[in-house]
Amino acid sequence: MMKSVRVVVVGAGVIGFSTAVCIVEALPFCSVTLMADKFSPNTTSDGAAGILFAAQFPDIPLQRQKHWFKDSFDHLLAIAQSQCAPEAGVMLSSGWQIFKEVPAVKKPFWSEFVIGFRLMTDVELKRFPDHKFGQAFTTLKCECSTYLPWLEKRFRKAGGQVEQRKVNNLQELSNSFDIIVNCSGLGSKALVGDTQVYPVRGQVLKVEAPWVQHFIRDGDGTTYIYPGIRSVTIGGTRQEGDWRLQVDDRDTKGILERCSRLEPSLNKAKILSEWVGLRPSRKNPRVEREVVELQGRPVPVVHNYGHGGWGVTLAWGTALDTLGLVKQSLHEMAPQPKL
Ligand SMILES: Cc1cc2nc3c(=O)[nH]c(=O)nc-3n(C[C@H](O)[C@H](O)[C@H](O)COP(=O)(O)OP(=O)(O)OC[C@H]3O[C@@H](n4cnc5c(N)ncnc54)[C@H](O)[C@@H]3O)c2cc1C
Ligand SMILES: O=C([O-])CC(=O)C(=O)O
Repeated sequence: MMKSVRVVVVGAGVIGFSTAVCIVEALPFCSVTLMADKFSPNTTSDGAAGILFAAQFPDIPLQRQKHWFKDSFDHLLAIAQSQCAPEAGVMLSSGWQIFKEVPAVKKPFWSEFVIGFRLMTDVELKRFPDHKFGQAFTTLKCECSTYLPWLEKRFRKAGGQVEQRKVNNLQELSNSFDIIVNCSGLGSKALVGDTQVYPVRGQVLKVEAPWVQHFIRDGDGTTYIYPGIRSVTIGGTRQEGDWRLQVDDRDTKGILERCSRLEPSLNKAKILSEWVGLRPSRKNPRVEREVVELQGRPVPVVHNYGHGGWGVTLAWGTALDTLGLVKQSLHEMAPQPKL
């Protein structure tokens, strides 16, 4: 069959690949190209802890955020429970989120989608003497350095094409493509001139501690311990507006101190690696469609970026929304019957 509509997805992080897979699998009459300057293992997504839970964005309807979370959770849960789990890098993960003060919202909006959400008992909290309140639940961990190559294989198998290239502006794409999908994360600052997107620097370490089997996260977001398939990710930092990609030894020291306070046995763990990533942050993620005049012709541009610290969590859900926006564009491009 002739592939008549040419779609380009810019970005090879978890948002770009999730979106590209959703489009290529749902719209076989489109030719889909994924284009990016950096691929796994060199994207921000590659170093993310990849745990699924989220903060609430201020201006996106709660119902939409619930959909994003649930669609992503159900998609990754099906993978975690299938034979593909090890090659996709997705696993179930149980543990605790603990708080020094009782939070205003005791049950976050996603509590109905994770497995077995409950408040911790006093006996469980005894282990964390600085903390007064906690939530226990089972969620998922999606390790992007494994998941991205797996998604790329799935994308190519469905007929998708991949090109390594830096896109300097959208005009460059308008002769070769009919629809542009922008999943360029922090790159959107330069690519589409979005002044609302900014970096929040995060440093994490990977340590060898196979005896640590449960995640522990301080609800203030400063400190976390996430056991993974081959190592435990411990963190973190949240430095707004900080573009430094180098490892900072003071951050390493702080992470080790804070994490060892929550899990003293980590003092004995061997450090395997240190990593810094810049979260593509925005007050609200931008998942929307516009029509832009490029080289004298209107071109549909669908945006999906700005997920901050929750891109792995929301990737599949926002990718499905983006697919819906691409379908709307196709509908508008179709020749209208003459009356
Ligand atoms: C320390 C840390 C821990 C984290 N932990 C978690 C977690 O536990 N759970 C969670 O949900 N999230 C977590 N995150 C957040 C998560 O990493 C991000 O939300 C997610 O990776 C964003 O994905 P992305 O695809 O938008 O961006 P990226 O992974 O940065 O990908 C952007 C892509 O766009 C391409 N690109 C950009 N500009 C251009 C251009 N002009 N031309 C061509 N290509 C371009 C890049 O090359 C790249 O391929 C964490 C982040 C950090 C830093
Ligand atoms: O906050 C967390 O638990 C992990 C995360 O998403 C991040 O560091 O961005």
